[in-house]
Amino acid sequence: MRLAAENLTLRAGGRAIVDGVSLEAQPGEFLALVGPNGSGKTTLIAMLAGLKRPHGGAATLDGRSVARMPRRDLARVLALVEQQAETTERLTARQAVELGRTPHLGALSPWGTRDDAIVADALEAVGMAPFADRLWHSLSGGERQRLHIARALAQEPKVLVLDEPTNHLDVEHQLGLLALVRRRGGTVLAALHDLNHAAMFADRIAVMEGGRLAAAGLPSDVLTPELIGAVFNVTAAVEIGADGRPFIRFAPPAMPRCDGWA
Ligand SMILES: Nc1ncnc2c1ncn2[C@@H]1O[C@H](COP(=O)(O)OP(=O)(O)OP(=O)(O)O)[C@@H](O)[C@H]1O
Repeated sequence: MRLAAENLTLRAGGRAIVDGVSLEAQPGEFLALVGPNGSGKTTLIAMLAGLKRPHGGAATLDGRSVARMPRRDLARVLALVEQQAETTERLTARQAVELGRTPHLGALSPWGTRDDAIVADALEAVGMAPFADRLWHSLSGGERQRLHIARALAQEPKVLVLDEPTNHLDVEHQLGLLALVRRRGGTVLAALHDLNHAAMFADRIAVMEGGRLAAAGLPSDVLTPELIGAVFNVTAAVEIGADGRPFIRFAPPAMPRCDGWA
């Protein structure tokens, strides 16, 4: 499915925090959303996933307004993994993942063996099968994050929207998760802070700056030293690998001298 922002605007605190943004993730495309803190990524994602209503423009799924879709219809096709999703319920890891099946259940489609299999596969995919019976509150931040991803996978969405999905994860699980999401197919929109992750896994990258879209295109076209310097205020060298994807090496910022430091 095609997920699109059409001139999306959202105002808060007396200013536009997302300001006329248009972009789209084509069916099967992995679109990475990058940008400095406060540039509007989470707000844009919240509108695209139907959590926030825009003040202007529209978020659409295959041309259909996300804001006007019944929640259940939306949840059958789009799964969101939020940046800071927590639960206070006394759930086991497996029960947390089972929640992903909710939009597909009903009087005529009760829980069945297929649902069990989907949940087991999702736990396996994120390496959490051995933790299935553990209580949520006993799990580490990274383990909980992997369960959020598993819950989204169990939803069997056509569109996966991820806000900083690699937060809390060690490097093996960061790379494993992004590879899994890419391998799985379907449309993916992922806000990522690590520009090298965006460069490695995304088909295209959209760059937010001050609520606006600063650039969008192929990783090698977007992630230039000039753009990285202008938007992120850091010095970087960019090499293009044999696979045509950029690799970014950042220069440490000049450190002010501080009395007492060696
Ligand atoms: N309800 C609100 N009232 C006022 N300002 C808000 C409100 N919600 C968000 N903002 C501001 O809007 C801006 C965009 O926030 P948003 O969370 O979308 O940014 P982000 O790019 O996801 O940031 P980060 O990388 O830090 O997660 C920030 O400056 C934030 O402080």
